[in-house]
Amino acid sequence: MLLNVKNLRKDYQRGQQTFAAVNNVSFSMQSGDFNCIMGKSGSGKTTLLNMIAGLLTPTQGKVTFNDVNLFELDDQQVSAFRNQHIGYIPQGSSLLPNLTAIDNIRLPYYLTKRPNKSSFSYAKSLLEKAKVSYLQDVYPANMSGGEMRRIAILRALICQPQIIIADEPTSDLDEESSTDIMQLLKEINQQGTALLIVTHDHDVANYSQNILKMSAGRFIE
Ligand SMILES: Nc1ncnc2c1ncn2[C@@H]1O[C@H](COP(=O)(O)OP(=O)(O)OP(=O)(O)O)[C@@H](O)[C@H]1O
Repeated sequence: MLLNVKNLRKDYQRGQQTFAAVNNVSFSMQSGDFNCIMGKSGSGKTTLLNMIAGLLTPTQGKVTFNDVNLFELDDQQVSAFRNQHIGYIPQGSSLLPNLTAIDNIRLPYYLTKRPNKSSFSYAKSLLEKAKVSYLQDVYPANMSGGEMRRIAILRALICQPQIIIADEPTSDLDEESSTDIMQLLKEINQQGTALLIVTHDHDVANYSQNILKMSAGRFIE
């Protein structure tokens, strides 16, 4: 099993009350699966995604990738594991403003040691694949919202992860840019990379094989 999420829970404090932002969530994914998570604002989607990506420690439960339990690793090991196996695309703009598109894409490659390999030609081929070679030496300030999202997707791909996890990859984009982004993600999925996407958009969700609906921290039917 590529990803196994078991009885995952995250408690937060609001005033004197403790509440479960994510409450006993379980599901699994195989390589090549494409799942989408939908739900109202505040239903716990980002909290769930951040735990799955190893960015947030759960109050209870387990996340395993290929039988490696993320929360048995120390911080440094989790970062290295995420960098190698998980392509994470956070909400909003996440590019570094002082790096060009190609250097933004290559950045994760340098965060873990990879001797005897060059990322430049692979990053160039990703730009070509996404039909945005013209952005190679452009800084984020001079890109449109849709272009920045495409570069963030390519950055998530540079380490050839088995799964891409994306939090609202099409939010704030017009219909045409959303379609471009989803076409790119669909191609990535067809080449065998699993996708787990949070979205509010039914058109985006329709690209997936399986829609998981979330309400008040739980998956509902
Ligand atoms: N660090 C925190 N401390 C306390 N409460 C939090 C914290 N982070 C999130 N919450 C609360 O947890 C709940 C779930 O938040 P989360 O961001 O996961 O929702 P979401 O479904 O992703 O929402 P949206 O669609 O608006 O992004 C919300 O009620 C939120 O206020």
